[in-house]
Amino acid sequence: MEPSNLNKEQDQNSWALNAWTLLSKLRDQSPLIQCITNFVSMDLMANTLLSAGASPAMIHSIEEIQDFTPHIHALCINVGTLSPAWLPAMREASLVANKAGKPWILDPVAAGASRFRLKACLELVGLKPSVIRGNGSEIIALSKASLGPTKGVDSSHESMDAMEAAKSLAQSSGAIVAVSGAVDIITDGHRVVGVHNGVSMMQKITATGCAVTALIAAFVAVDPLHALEATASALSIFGIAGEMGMDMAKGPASLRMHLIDSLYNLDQAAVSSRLKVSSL
Ligand SMILES: Nc1ncnc2c1ncn2[C@@H]1O[C@H](COP(=O)(O)OP(=O)(O)O)[C@@H](O)[C@H]1O
Ligand SMILES: Cc1ncsc1CCOP(=O)(O)O
Ligand SMILES: [Mg+2]
Repeated sequence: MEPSNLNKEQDQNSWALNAWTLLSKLRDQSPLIQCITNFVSMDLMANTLLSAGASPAMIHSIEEIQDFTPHIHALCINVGTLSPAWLPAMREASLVANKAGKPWILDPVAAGASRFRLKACLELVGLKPSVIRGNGSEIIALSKASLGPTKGVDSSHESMDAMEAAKSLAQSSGAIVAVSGAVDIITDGHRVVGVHNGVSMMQKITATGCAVTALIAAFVAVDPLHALEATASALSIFGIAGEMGMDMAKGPASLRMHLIDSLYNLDQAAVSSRLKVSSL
């Protein structure tokens, strides 16, 4: 084997071992993940976290944050069905999480769709999330701080179109930035990693993006000091569950069910043989 191919294979093996180790830790530790999320995603997000081994809590009332948030292991904030009444709770939860040293992850759903949403997302970015995960259009809108072409919550860009935007957002915010798509891109502003797992049918199930953001929160909860690796691992594990689910599915509804079952049943052999991560 060529030395460069040998290096690639060794890299692949070490990514697979790391992803498996983190999933095993997650299953052992069952981190408590607070989710302040949109109404559409609550069910799939909670079930994704449970099938991975984490413990979800959809607690979003501002009155509960001071008592509850200090006890979580990570927080996921998602602006999918944002209204002015929810924003103070998002702010408060991120501040309490930061104060308690708990990582929090932002999903800037449809960031470029309205001035209200964009302003809210930019304010949340300023409150120092550990990771920001969006689709191509969302990351471009956030990076340029401008409204952009987006089909509402769906992307009108390929993830690769958002590579420079992702790097620049990571540098300006200090967060790890992940762009989902056919290739998931993960960057700290300098290093860029690509995850090549998943199936396109995942886009036909609402809230798969939201669900993988919550899964990233769970992975970062068990390895907060390596947020880039934890984020890439979560995206590859979710993608592998999608691939395995697709082998049994007849369409989006059965893929949703089989994806959750595959995530629950995932073993080391499947992770080792299917995981595809590369440096970009
Ligand atoms: N064309 C594709 N091929 C493989 N996986 C995909 C594709 N598009 C999206 N995914 C996967 O589907 C999940 C949701 O991503 P995406 O649809 O980009 O998010 P959002 O729902 O926020 O727009 C991610 O895990 C991503 O990797
Ligand atoms: C359809 C819809 N409308 C507002 S939030 C939402 C769910 C978006 O989920 P995702 O970003 O994972 O596609
Ligand atoms: Mg989304």
